[in-house]
Amino acid sequence: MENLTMLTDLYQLTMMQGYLVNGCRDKEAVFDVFFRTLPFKGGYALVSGLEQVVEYIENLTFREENLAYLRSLNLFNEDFIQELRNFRFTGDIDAVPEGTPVFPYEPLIRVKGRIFETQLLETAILNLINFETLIATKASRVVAAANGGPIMEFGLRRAQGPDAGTLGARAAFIGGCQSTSNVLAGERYGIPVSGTQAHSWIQCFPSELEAFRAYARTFPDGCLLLVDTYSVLESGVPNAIKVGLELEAEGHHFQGIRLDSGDLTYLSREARRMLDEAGLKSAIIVGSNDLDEETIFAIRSQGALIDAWGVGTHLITSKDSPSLGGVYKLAAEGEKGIFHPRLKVSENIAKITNPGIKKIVRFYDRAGKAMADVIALEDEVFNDRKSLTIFDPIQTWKRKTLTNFHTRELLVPVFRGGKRVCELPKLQEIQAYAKKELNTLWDEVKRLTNPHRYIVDLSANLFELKQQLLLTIHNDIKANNQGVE
Ligand SMILES: Nc1ncnc2c1ncn2[C@@H]1O[C@H](COP(=O)(O)OP(=O)(O)OP(=O)(O)O)[C@@H](O)[C@H]1O
Ligand SMILES: O=P(O)(O)OC[C@H]1O[C@H](OP(=O)(O)OP(=O)(O)O)[C@H](O)[C@@H]1O
Ligand SMILES: O=C(O)c1cccnc1
Repeated sequence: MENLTMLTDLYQLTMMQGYLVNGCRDKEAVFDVFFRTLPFKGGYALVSGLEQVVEYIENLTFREENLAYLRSLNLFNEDFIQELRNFRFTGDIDAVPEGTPVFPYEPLIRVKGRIFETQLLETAILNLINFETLIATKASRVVAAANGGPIMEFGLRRAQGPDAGTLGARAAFIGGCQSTSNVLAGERYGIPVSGTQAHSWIQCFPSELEAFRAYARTFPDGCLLLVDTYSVLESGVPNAIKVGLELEAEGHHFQGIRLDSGDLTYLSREARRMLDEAGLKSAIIVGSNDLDEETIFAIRSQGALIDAWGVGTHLITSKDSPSLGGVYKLAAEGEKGIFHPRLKVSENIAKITNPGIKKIVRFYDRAGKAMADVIALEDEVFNDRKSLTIFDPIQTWKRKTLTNFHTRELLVPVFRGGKRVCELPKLQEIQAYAKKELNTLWDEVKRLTNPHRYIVDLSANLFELKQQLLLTIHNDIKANNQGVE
């Protein structure tokens, strides 16, 4: 991966110089990465992007040309430039593994270390995690709408730039897509690549039949013919059948056809009938054209006979929910390993942060279904045999008693003292893990529209700590304002 050290907001660097000038360079801080709202009005999000975060951190180093540029801004002093020259990340990071379903307010990544280092990381971590998590989540919805797929990801041409097309293909694969048309993503991440033809191929030959034959001659065993250039039912499918039968007569397997316009339900049913009647029962029908989870769901429920889907624009651009609002918030600060919880107050109750060094505990029932998550303080222990009453942190009268559960902590160590302490799983493993993890969620939580809200509560200790801090801040403000009109 290229060196992304300079991929940051200017204010991270000005604050870093500020920490240096004010003698608090070595103050320690804990930051949480979390989001407040689920995208797509959905019931979950699927974490993606951790591998890129790890690579970013492992490559963090300011080069001389970077330092020269920063010096040219006339903002930074030489002491600061010298600090940057020696800059390395030396802290600890815990993170939720890629492919895990997650929910609002859960710390997906926890960064602990010198404020001088941890401050810099905010922008790049959010940039990587917000985008990939969004696309992995979108892809998992598209895959679910197609009842498991297969989905060919076709989005590169419409992605918001090369990085989005390529990292998006990776995230889409984690979300369950079967392949990508993006060759760079295939080479870089080992994603299977697949494709058919463009209309230009058909248009380049004197006739559709000649175009199909030429393609079949070139790729006799990988021949998915695009049948909608002139007339799907009057020329595309009949010509594809001719070529399909010729291929089969020569001992090849005719793969099938792609429909890219019109009423995909009607056309797929008619095309299926024609293919079957011609004896090409194993030929598949691929549907494409501006698809997303809603259109796929609708087309399937109308009785379409489509075996695979090509999905581009809506998936790679996350068209109906174009950003995930992940944030990076300070949860504790301290010195020499002794930390004090901190929170950020807001008029908006949803924006008050959760203080302290926290973890996420997922509670499963005997059948392995996830029942609820509790955000707890790092040192809290939940005894698997006892029952536990949890409550909604805002509507505290909403309570639920969990019994017969087993638990799992979602955050795992990734860096200790700046050194990576975990293996990075292969992309195929992440995809398989994501599928398994999604199976632990109830269908009601995964429903595409109006899903059931998955319970994420605060532990009693964390809730208590938050109330105490809010009260202390409130009292301090009152005391400071006494006598002020
Ligand atoms: N049976 C169906 N039910 C619901 N939506 C469908 C159905 N068939 C196709 N669609 C969707 O309807 C939209 C049709 O769009 P549009 O009318 O722009 O395409 P088209 O004219 O058929 O093809 P193009 O403009 O690409 O040549 C697409 O988003 C497609 O996925
Ligand atoms: O519709 P998407 O989900 O983005 O899938 C990718 C689209 O890209 C190609 O179209 P092309 O770029 O040739 O444009 P057109 O079919 O819209 O004319 C292909 O034929 C699909 O229709
Ligand atoms: O291979 C295809 O059919 C393809 C690739 C990219 C975009 N649309 C279609």
